[in-house]
This record gives sequence, structure tokens and C-alpha cells, in this order.
Amino acid sequence: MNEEKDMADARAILAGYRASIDNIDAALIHMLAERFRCTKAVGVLKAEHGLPPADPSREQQQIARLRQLAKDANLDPDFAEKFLNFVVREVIRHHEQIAANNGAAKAG
Ligand SMILES: O=C(O)C(=O)C[C@]1(C(=O)O)C=C[C@@H](O)C=C1
Repeated sequence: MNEEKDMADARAILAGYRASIDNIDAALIHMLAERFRCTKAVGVLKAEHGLPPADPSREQQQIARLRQLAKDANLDPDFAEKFLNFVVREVIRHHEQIAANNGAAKAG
């Protein structure tokens, strides 16, 4: 009897955590969508002005800043760096595509 109640309690606690996880995941998706909306505008600006898609010195500043923020927030700084690199690689891929399309539009 007690075991059943323990299990029911555990399931209710798990459902509560999962509701928070779902809200956090939704917020992450919205924040990423907003970041990519912004970086796509950066890609257009860079393509129009002949600026390079990647800026390694800016990335170094971002990594240093995010590693410190991660440490302060008790998050693994290596994970924070990997996550930023993952996102930035995708941004650079978008920038390269935009630049290629911009060049094709000018040539055509
Ligand atoms: O800040 C820029 O120049 C960007 O293009 C944005 C961004 C980023 O996603 O934060 C992407 C590529 C650069 O290498 C550096 C930073």
C-alpha cells in the first residue's frame, strides 16, 4: 500500500519536473529562433558590405564571457563553449549561404 503511494508521489513529482522542462525547452526554442532572426540580418549586412562571415576574435570574446557566466551559474563551462560553437558554426553556414546568394544576385 505504502509502496503504491510512494510510486504515485514519485510520478506526480516527475510530472511537475517535466512540466518545467517542457517550459524551459520552449523558451530555449524561442530564444534560439530570435537569435537566428538577428544573425540572419547580420549575415545580410555582412554580405552587402563584403565583411567576412566569421569573426574569430569576436568568438574568442564570446567564449570567454560565456565560460565565466557558466561558472557563475554552476554550469559546465566546457559545455557552454561547445554549445556556443555549435550555434555559431550554424550561423556562419547561414552567412556563407547569404553571401553566395548575394554574389549570385549581383552577378545575375
Ligand atoms: O558578430 C558577428 O560578427 C556574427 O556574425 C555573429 C556571430 C554569432 O553568432 O554570435 C557569428 C559568427 C561570427 O564568427 C561571430 C559571431
